[in-house]
Order: sequence, then structure tokens, then C-alpha cells
Amino acid sequence: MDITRDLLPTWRDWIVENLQRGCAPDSLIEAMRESDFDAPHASALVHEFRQRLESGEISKRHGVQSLVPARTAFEYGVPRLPGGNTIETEDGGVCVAMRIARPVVAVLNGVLSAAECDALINLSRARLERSTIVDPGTGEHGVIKERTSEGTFFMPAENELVSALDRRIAQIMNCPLENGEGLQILHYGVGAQYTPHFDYFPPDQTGSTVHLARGGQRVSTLIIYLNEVTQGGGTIFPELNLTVVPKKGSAVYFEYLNDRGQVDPMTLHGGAPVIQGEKWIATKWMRVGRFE
Ligand SMILES: O=C(O)CCC(=O)C(=O)O
Ligand SMILES: [Fe+2]
Repeated sequence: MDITRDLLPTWRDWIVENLQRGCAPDSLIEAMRESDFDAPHASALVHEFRQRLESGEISKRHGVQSLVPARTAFEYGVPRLPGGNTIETEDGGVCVAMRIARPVVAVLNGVLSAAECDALINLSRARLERSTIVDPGTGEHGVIKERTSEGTFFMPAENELVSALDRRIAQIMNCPLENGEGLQILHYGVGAQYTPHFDYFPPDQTGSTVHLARGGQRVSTLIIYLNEVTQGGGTIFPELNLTVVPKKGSAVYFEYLNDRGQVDPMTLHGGAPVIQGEKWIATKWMRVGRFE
């Protein structure tokens, strides 16, 4: 029996694409397990696609020729994130606690004060809604079980605090202010998580077109922790075996679009389940052009 017969095309493409770009099969199986595949099934699927890719059979049977030619590897240029141990902003500076060069990831301390974190949480509480994701096929927003947080967006310059923070964040991320999407606040209760994903819009997928029309591809992400989580809730980077532990006012930064328009799959990341306590974050996504 063909074990791939009942698999959704989005999962099929996801497995094929990730195998082609050299992801470890175990990290795919792990991500699938977190999306409620049972382990033997996930493992069988990944190994089946691996064999089909190796034998060259996959393009004939699944019609995914566009995925089959080897992608040119992501080329790292000069990081967009400023160098140095601190990053200056108009109202102070933030400390770089840790940097990785490939992919470009950094942990930053002192991005927000404790009072600013509390103010953002208080402003958001009353307007939280269940978070959605963009369906790669249709481009529509939908609620899925892989993302169980609640959130809200602030419009640019919606209030004085948001204006000041947006300016500071743009300086840290070294991008024009107007390229930023509205600051997003997320809240995760016990058990809530966001399984590993990319923040960029998958270049090959039709659903991306509508999003790319507004400001182009995403360039970089800043996730700011607004509180401390008693247990769990770290930001995980499965390709790097890295977990960033939430610390109030600190942030994790990563960038994934180069000058050639390539996106960096090593920035796969997610929010691990909150085991005890709750988790509040503010996320900023920068676009390559003006976001309107
Ligand atoms: O919750 C986290 O730590 C990750 C959030 C995230 O990946 C996102 O909002 O895109
Ligand atoms: Fe993300």
C-alpha cells in the first residue's frame, strides 16, 4: 500500500522540500510528531520520500518538478544586524549577549524596560484573539492546532509607546521604520506552542503571492520577551539545537533574506510549549520594502 496516498499535499511538499535542502530526517520526524503524527508513521513517510528522491522517481509520481532541481545554497553576506557588543539606538542601546553567524541569530538584552513590557501586556490583554497562520497553498489566514497562542497587532503609531518602540526596534534591526509590519503581541498559556516554521513566505508556493505584494519578502524577525516563563516556552531552533529562554525585556533576532533574494532555511524556529506559567512576546517582522 502507498503510505503517502492520504497525505495532504502541503505535508508532502514540506517533507520533500526539507529533505532536498538537507534537513536531518530526525528533525522532520520530530516536527511532524509535534503536529500529531505518530512517530512510526512520520518516520515511514520521511524515509519513503527520501528513497523516492534518491531514486529520482518523485518528480514523475508527484509532479513536484519545481522542487526537484537542487536549490542553490543560501549565500551569507554581511549581516544586516549591526556589529559590536552593543547596538546604539536613539534612546540608548541594547547589549548583544550571543551571536551566531550562520544563520544570523543574536540574543539581545535590554531591548525593553520592565515597565514597557508591562505596559504592552496591559494594553493587549483586552484585545487578544486566537492566532492564525498563512496557508501556504491559498494564502488565507486560518486557525490551526500547531499554533495555539492568542494575539493582537498594534498599528504603526497607534499610541506613543508603540511609536517609540517601533523606532527603537527599526534601529536595532537596521531597517527603515516603514518596512516593519505592525508589532504583534502573543500570549501563550500552559500547553500553548508554535511548532517549527519559517517566518518568510515560501517562495515556491502560490499562497505567498498575495503576501509578497505588500512590501515584498520578510527579511528578519525580532521576538521580544515580555515576561519570564516558569518552565518551557523557549524559542527553539531545531537546525541549531538552540533554545533561547525567555527573559523579560530581552529578545532573539534572526535574519533570513539575502541580497540575491534567497531565504535561509536554517532559521527554522518555533515556540516550545509552555509547561508552567505563561508567556508573552512582542514580534516584529521586517519586509524588504515599505509595508503598507
Ligand atoms: O513563541 C516564540 O518563541 C516564537 C514565535 C514565532 O516564531 C513567531 O511569532 O513567528
Ligand atoms: Fe516565527
